[in-house]
Amino acid sequence: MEEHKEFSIGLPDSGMESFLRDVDTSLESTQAEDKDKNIFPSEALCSSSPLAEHKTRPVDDHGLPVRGQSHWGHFDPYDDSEECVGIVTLPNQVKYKAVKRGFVFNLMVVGESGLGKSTLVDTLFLTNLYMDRHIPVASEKIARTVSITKSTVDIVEEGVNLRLTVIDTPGFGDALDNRESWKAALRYVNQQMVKYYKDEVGVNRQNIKDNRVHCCLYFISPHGHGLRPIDVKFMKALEQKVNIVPVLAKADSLTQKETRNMKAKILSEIHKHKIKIFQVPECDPDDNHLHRQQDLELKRSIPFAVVGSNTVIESNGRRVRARVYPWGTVEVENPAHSDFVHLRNMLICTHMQDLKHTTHHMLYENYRINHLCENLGNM
Ligand SMILES: Nc1nc2c(ncn2[C@@H]2O[C@H](COP(=O)(O)OP(=O)(O)OP(=O)(O)O)[C@@H](O)[C@H]2O)c(=O)[nH]1
Repeated sequence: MEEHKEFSIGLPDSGMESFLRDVDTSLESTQAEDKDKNIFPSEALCSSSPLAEHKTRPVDDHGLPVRGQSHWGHFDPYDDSEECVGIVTLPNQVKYKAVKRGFVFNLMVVGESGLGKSTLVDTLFLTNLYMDRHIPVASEKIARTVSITKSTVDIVEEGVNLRLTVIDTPGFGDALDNRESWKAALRYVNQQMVKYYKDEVGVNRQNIKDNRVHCCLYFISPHGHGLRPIDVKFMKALEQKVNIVPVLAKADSLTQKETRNMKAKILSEIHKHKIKIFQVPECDPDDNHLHRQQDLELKRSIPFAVVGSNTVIESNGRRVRARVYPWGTVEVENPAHSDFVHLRNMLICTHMQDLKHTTHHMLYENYRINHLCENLGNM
């Protein structure tokens, strides 16, 4: 089942802009693409070119041109008084191309029914992706097999466009016998690698659509004692194929001490079973203290103990997402209440490009090499 919604919303603080810090888009490949469409960089910029602006630029009281904001950051290539080559504009050129092209992110969510997957996705991206879903009754669940559903939404924030596809696995862990539950997800992830490979070796390599799964949020029940056999089985089966990010679901149903213990237990079992989860890359040694501190906090939060909610309440004059109980209020974005903010920062603001980079340069590369070796063996 595939669904595509298009709506633009403003995400006031999900920090889409900070993609651009880690933009991993090769300028050359984009230029080749534009050439195909008969658009060259200078033409692409023509309507708003600094050169065009220079020619018709209004003058000030002294007859000197009034200088507006340059496209190329603080360096203006058309300013004769600047004494540099202009290398400083390179990041801006990459940024311009990347923004023009838009971004794609494919997120898979896996976990048994009712663990808050849809609520968390809607909370993360401020969308309503699951409006029309069918909630099965208990008798339907018992007989259910795992299926794959795909929903796509275009999110626009300050001119930056993200095409988000959420791949859900309804039925996972719901049946009486769940030993094969992981197979549908593995099959889907593999199919996307195969498709990308075929497109890449095909004649027309322009505009290859990237449907590969860039991240899999794996939801762990807060009601168990660490990982269950189905959790271990799933993560072991997919660890070489996709970036797995484990999350402890519905963390508000545990006390702070229980959450700490549960997270420690999950981590120790992940180590015991040698499960490979997504590794947040190390900071650069010359990164500032604040950045290193944030990075450390993010790493310490794994597995993320999350709370999701679509209810917005007023708290100390601010509008916040929260779950309201007779005994108090759990604020989703309050780091003292849950790791939601760390998860969102990692997924969107700081490491989305790393997730995509690992998918392409490690997981897909492994698939490609294995595929080539198998074919060599058959020759
Ligand atoms: N206590 C608590 N309840 C939550 C949380 N997130 C979601 N819920 C509630 O749990 C119920 C199920 O949430 P969903 O988001 O539909 O769960 P799901 O995993 O998508 O369920 P399926 O679509 O059946 O796979 C709803 O009543 C939510 O309001 C949470 O963080 N804490």
